Amino acid sequence: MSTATITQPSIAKLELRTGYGPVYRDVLTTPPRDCTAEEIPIIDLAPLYSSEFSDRKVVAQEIRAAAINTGFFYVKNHGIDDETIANAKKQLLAFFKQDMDKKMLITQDQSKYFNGYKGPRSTNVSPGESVDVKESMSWRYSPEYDPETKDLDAIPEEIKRWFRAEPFVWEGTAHLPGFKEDVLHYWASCLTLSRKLVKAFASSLDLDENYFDSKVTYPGADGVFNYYPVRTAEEKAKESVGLGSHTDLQLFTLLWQDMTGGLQVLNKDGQWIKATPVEGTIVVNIGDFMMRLCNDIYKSTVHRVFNDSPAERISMPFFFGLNLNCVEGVVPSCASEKNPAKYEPMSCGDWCQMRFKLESNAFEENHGKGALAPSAKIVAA
Ligand SMILES: O=C(O)CCC(=O)C(=O)O
Ligand SMILES: [Fe+2]
Repeated sequence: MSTATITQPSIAKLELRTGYGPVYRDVLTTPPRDCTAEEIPIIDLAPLYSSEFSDRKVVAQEIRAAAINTGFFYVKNHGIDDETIANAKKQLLAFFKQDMDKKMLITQDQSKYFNGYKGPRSTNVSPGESVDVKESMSWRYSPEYDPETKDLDAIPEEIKRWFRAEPFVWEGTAHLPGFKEDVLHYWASCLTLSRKLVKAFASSLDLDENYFDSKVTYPGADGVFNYYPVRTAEEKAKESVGLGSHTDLQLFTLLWQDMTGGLQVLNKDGQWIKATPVEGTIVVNIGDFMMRLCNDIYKSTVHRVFNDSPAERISMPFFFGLNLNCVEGVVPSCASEKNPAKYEPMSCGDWCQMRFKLESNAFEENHGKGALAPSAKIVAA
């Protein structure tokens, strides 16, 4: 009989913070590999613009399969034109290439709600990993810039109290020609696409296509520009992350990334796979609130960024969720007697706040004030 031993892949534990406290995942320590077309498919959104329900349903079915499988997919023919993206990208670079004192005009230190600029190496999304090498600039939903807003004065108080936009972001960038216009044009395009996509998500869950429409009139719709500088020799040696492991919070994220590469996704087997950039596409991934709404059928998938290329990297995520005052539990099509709802109804705003609070407590204990995003840490090798 052969005495050869079979080597088992070694596994690390990843601790993820959620609104309810930590959860754990097993992660293979084998190096990240390229994703397959099944793991992160490219979905053509053109049929979403068809007047035929059957055409739109095809997209919904593709979304369902991808959302159940890895929780990540690319979309093409998404309706955001090249010029809109190119202008946003140009403004992103104009902002980050400024001297630090100009960027600090909109430092997040002056924000109550995570608006503004965060410098490089100033956050640590995943305490078990390195600090995040990236710098970022964020702005949050404002009805003033939403193409669907009809009458600002008619917005009910219970909705207004959840608005989190802060005008200093635009005041402190007013010296950059066209910045506000180009950035908000891109943001508004993401908003329009998200409202289209949320219908497909509803349909994918066998709900009426319009199920979420009245719940996204004043939605969570947060824009972020990320800039990943080239890592220092020391950071390379320590395998520092651009952005540590985390899940996103809301319904779904639209993520435009440049062609540099670096986004990694944790697949069902606990293997890190590379979400290689595909020209002309936007990455879509499921957030925690969506996973909750569909009783865990769809996956809010852990991801991170390693920019190990010799070039800088940029990305423009857009986080989309329900109106922050909207109380929503597991949707009717995802719960039954056999499969009861695992979660109680909760407003999207409270949900986000629960997580921010848990995270900021932990971050304050571990690192002092600083990081804000969802987080994860490796607890055992
Ligand atoms: O830069 C990327 O590709 C990912 C960004 C991301 O995951 C985030 O900002 O939540
Ligand atoms: Fe993310």
